[in-house]
Amino acid sequence: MSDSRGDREPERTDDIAAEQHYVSMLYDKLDELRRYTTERLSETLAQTGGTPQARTERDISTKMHTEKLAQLSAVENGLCFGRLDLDSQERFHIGRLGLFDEDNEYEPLLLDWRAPAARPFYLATAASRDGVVRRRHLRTRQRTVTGYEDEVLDLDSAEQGSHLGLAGEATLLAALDARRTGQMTDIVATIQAEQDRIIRSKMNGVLVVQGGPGTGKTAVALHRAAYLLYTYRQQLTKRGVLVVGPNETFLRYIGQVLPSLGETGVLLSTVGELYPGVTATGTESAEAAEIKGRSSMVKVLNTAVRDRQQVPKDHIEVTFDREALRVDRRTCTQARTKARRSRKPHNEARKVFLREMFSALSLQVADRLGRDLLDQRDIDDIDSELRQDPGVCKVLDGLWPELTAPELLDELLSSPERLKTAARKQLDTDERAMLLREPGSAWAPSDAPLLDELAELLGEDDEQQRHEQAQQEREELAYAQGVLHIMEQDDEIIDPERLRVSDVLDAEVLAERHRASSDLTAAERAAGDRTWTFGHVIVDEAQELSAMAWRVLMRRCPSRSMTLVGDIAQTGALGGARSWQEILHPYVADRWRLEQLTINYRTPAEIMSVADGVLSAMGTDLETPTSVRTAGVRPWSRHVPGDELATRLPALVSGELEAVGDGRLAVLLPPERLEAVGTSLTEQVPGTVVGPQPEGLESPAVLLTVDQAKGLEFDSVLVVDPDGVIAGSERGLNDLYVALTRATQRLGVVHTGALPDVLGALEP
Ligand SMILES: Nc1ncnc2c1ncn2[C@@H]1O[C@H](COP(=O)(O)OP(=O)(O)OP(=O)(O)O)[C@@H](O)[C@H]1O
Repeated sequence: MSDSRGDREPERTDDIAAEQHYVSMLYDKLDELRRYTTERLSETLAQTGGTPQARTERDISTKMHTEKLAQLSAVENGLCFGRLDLDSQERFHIGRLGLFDEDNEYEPLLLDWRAPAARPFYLATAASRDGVVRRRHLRTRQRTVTGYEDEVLDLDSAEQGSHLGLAGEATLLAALDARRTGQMTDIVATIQAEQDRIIRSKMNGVLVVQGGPGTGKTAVALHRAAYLLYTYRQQLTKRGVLVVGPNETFLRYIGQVLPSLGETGVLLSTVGELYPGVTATGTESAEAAEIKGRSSMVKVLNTAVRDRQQVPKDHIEVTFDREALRVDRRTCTQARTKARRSRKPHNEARKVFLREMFSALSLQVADRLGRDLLDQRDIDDIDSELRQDPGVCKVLDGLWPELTAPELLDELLSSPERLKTAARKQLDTDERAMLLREPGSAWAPSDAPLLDELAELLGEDDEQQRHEQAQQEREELAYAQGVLHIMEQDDEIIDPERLRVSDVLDAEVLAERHRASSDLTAAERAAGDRTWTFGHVIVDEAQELSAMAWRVLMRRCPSRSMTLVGDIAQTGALGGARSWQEILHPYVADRWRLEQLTINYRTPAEIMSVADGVLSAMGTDLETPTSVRTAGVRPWSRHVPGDELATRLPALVSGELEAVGDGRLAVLLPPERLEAVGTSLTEQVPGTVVGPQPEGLESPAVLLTVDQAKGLEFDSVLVVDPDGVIAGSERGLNDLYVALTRATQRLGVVHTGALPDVLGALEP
C-alpha cells in the first residue's frame, strides 16, 4: 500500500520556473513543426492536375503531412512529463514524441517515451540505477508546469519508495485518484516497471499477459501496440496491427488511447466484426453461443458443405438438343470423388466436378452422334455448348452449387433436417434445437467465426483474382521505387527534421500506400478484407474467446506474432478459457511465453478484500493482485427485497451519485432485472442510461449487465442482486468477481435475499 513517498525532494519554485522555461521551448518547437507541416500540406493541396504520377506523389505527400499533423496535435496534452538526470551529468526530458535541435547537430530536446534511451525512466531503481541519479515526474496543466516529483535513486537515502517498488508514486496516485470520464486515458507518464517489460517485450511469438482485475492489462496492451508501431514501423505499416476487444462499448471506451499516443494505424475490432459485410447485431443465449464456439463445429460445417455435394438416387434426365441426356448416379459419384480428392475448397472443387461432368456428358452426346465420326475438336465444341445450356447447368448446379458462407449458414441454422444431417455426431437433439433460428435472422457474434470458417471451406477467394492482384502489386512496387527516387531528389522533402522519405517509407510501404490511394491505412483496408493477415494481433479479454474465435484470429495472424491479455479468473463466457495452455496448444504447442501483472491500480484495497472472498470460492490458484492504494471508504451492503428494487434503488443511486460528484456510476445487475430496474431509474434519476449505448459511459449513471461491463471501470459501482449474478451462469462467481472489481473508489452491494456467503467481508 502506498503511504511512503520514497526519497523525494520538496518542490522549489525556481526549479518549476526552470522546467517551465524548458517546457515552453518544447511547445514552441512543436508549434513550429505544426506550422511547417501545415504549410507543406497547404502547398500540396493547392496543386492540381498534372500527370498520374504527379497526382500519386501528391496523394502520398498529403497523407504523410496529414498523419504528421494528427500526430503533432495528439501530443499537445502532457507533451513532456519527465526528466532523467544521469551520472554523466547529462539530462534528458521524456515525452510523447521525439523533438530534436536541428541547429545543434540534432541534439535531442525531448526523447520519445518509446526510445531505448528513455527506458530507465520506467525501469531504474535505487538498486539498479542504470546510470540514473534522479528521476523527475513533471506535472503540467495545458502548457503550464504545475509541479514535479523527484526520486533520487540512491541506496543511501532514507527511504526507497514503497514496498511495491512503484516509480513516480505521487504522480501515479494522483492519476489513479482522478475522476473517471467514461474514456480510458493513456498511462505513458506513469508506466510501472512490470508493465514496461511487457510493453517492450520482443514482437515475435505469442506473449500471454495474465493479470488480475485492474492490473493494467488493457493499458499495457495498447501501449504495447504504440511501442511496436514505433519500433517496427516499416514492418507494421504494411500489415497493420489488430486489437481485438470483447464488445463495441469496450472499443469505444479504449478508442482514444492510441490516438492520444499519436498512433492511428490500428484496427480495433470485435471478433464478430472481422467478417466483412456482417454486423453481428443479433442476440443469442449463452448456451447457443457456447455450442457455436466449440471446435467440433468445424466438423459440423465440413459435413454441411459436403452435404451440398449431391449425387442423384438413380439418375436425372435433362433435355439437350431435343434429346434426353442421362445424368446418372455412377458418373456423378465419380466426378464428385475426383472433385473431393482435389482437396480444394468447395467452390474451387466445383470446377473439377463440372469438368468431369461436362466431359462425360459430351461423350454421351458424341456416342449418340457416332463418336467415330467426330474428332477432339467436335467433342470440345459439344462440351462448350453443354456449358452454355441452361437446363444442363441447372441440374449440375443443383448437384454441386456455388455457395456463399452467409447463405449456407442461414440455411443450415434454419433447417432442422440439414442441421441434423450435418451435426448428428457432434450435437444432441437439445443442442441442435438451441441453434435453430428463423431464416434471415440477424447474425449474432458467435456466428461470425462460423461464417469465417465456412468462407475457408467454400474458398470464396478467387484464385485468378489473387493472381491478378499479385501481378498488380509487383507493378506498383516497381513504380513506387521510381517515385521514391524522385521524392528523395526533392529538397523540401529531404527536410532533415522529419520528412526524409526513406526514413518513413521504403518502396514496399510506398507501393502499399499507392495501392491505397483512396487514403486507406493498412488497418482500414484490413477491415474490408477477410483474408488480410496482420503484422501483430493483440487480444484483450482473451479469456472470453471461443475455440472457433481463436481459429479466426490465428488465420489472421499466420506469423503468430501476438499479444494476448486476460484473466482466467474473469472468464464469463461458457466457452471461454479455463487455461492458456488449453487455448494455445493446438496452434503453438508450448511455444508461448507468459508474463504476469500483480499490482492492482484500479480497485482500492477495501474493495479487493471483498472480491478476495469470491476469488477463493472459485477454487482457483490465482492470487488477488495487490491494490496500490486505499480509498478510505468501506464498501457497504443493503438488503432490499426483489419486489422493492424498482422503488428503493433510485434513492441509493442518487446517494452514490452525490458521493462521487462529477464521477461515473455503474449499476451492475443480472440481465433479467435490467428492464424493470432500468425503467424506474431512468424515470427517477436524471442522467441514467440503460445498456451499452454510445453515450452510456459518459453519462453520470449507467445500468449494465456484468458481461457488458467487462473491461470497464467506474468511480462507484452498485452490484444489484449478487445471488442472481451467481445463479445466472455456470461461471456466476467469475461474473460477480468482475462486477465487484469495476470500482475505482466506492462499492455498494444491494442484495435481495441473504447476503451471499462469498461476500462475508462486506459490512451492512
Ligand atoms: N501505470 C499506470 N499508471 C496510471 N494508471 C494506470 C497504470 N496502470 C494501470 N492504470 C490504470 O488502472 C486502471 C485499470 O487498468 P486496465 O483497465 O488496463 O486494467 P485491466 O487489467 O485491463 O483490468 P480488467 O481485467 O479488470 O479489465 C485504468 O484506469 C488504468 O488507466
